[in-house]
Amino acid sequence: MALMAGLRVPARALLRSGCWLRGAALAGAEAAAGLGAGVRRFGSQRVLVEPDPAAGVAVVKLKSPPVNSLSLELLTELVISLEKLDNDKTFRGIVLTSDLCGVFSAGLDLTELCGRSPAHYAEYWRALQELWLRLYLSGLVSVAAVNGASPAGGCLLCLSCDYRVLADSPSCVIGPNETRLGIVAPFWFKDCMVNTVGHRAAEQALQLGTLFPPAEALRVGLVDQVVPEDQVQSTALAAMARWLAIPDHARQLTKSMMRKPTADRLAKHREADVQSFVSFVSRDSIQKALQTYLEKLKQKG
Ligand SMILES: CCCCCCCCCCCCC/C=C/C(=O)SCCNC(=O)CCNC(=O)[C@H](O)C(C)(C)COP(=O)(O)OP(=O)(O)OC[C@H]1O[C@@H](n2cnc3c(N)ncnc32)[C@H](O)[C@@H]1OP(=O)(O)O
Repeated sequence: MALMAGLRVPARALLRSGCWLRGAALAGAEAAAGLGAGVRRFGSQRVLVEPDPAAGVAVVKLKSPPVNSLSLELLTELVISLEKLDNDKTFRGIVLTSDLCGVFSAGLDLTELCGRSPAHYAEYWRALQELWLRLYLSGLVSVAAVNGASPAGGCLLCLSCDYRVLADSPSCVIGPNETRLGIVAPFWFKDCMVNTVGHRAAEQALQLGTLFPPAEALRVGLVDQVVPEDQVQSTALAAMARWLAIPDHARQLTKSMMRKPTADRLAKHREADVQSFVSFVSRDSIQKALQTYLEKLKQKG
């Protein structure tokens, strides 16, 4: 453990945050991508936004060590950043990526799902719904630059984007592993999977809780490109350029036509979905399963 500003922060988290070891390489990649000196970053504690106004693109980086698990705070900050970018006519696209090395997002923060009150579970689930609806229906082009592991809720974030580029590294697994924890993905996550990989592949992956290594993720259609780790962001920006070559109004109407029926299934029944989650996660058996899984993770660490 290292001590920083009175906080106990695991040394590996410090190493990940900002990717110290790869700082120089990343600075080079940023310069190559046009995000060098002079560009003003903004954002919040857990979400870093690197705008490139000339290109109309913002790179949105998750930076919530150690593993970008989707805490209530991270969900809230991400919604606020996305709303800001959505409402700013300067921007036509976002690249969603991680500021940590080796992890895109560990999915839902399990500490938010264990030993809390029903009111807390409800607040948490509403925040997750809000993020999903905003990202899934965003008028911006969204490209996920998946530079690390992306299980469960992390996978959902990626699936909500328009295009996915995954780093070619054995640690960069992606998929819906919920059943392995003894929990169930919500229907809107299932719908996203089906829309992306088709019914049969989604059914298998969801039931088996499959975490796909990069080549398999590409084969099944869960991601659109697999590239060497150091080319993830530049490839995402190149993909962005192709998407931005299309007039916004035509692309946005088409996106809405493709996605609105899926989003509406949740939008029309949000409160029932909250109640279903609260009663599911409050069950003793689910609490035990989540607690056991969390303890195993901690022991491993
Ligand atoms: C009847 C039907 C009704 C249905 C109604 C709907 C019901 C809905 C049910 C709810 C389900 C919703 C869907 C759930 C989605 C999810 O996202 S669940 C979370 C799934 N995530 C995972 O399984 C990932 C777990 N983590 C890992 O595998 C690894 O951490 C990693 C991401 C691959 C990174 O590995 P590594 O770099 O080796 O780091 P670690 O040492 O493992 O971890 C560092 C610390 O981080 C803690 N941590 C890891 N993941 C999480 C997490 N998700 N939440 C909270 N904390 C996490 C880990 O414990 C370590 O902590 P310390 O030891 O204290 O440092």
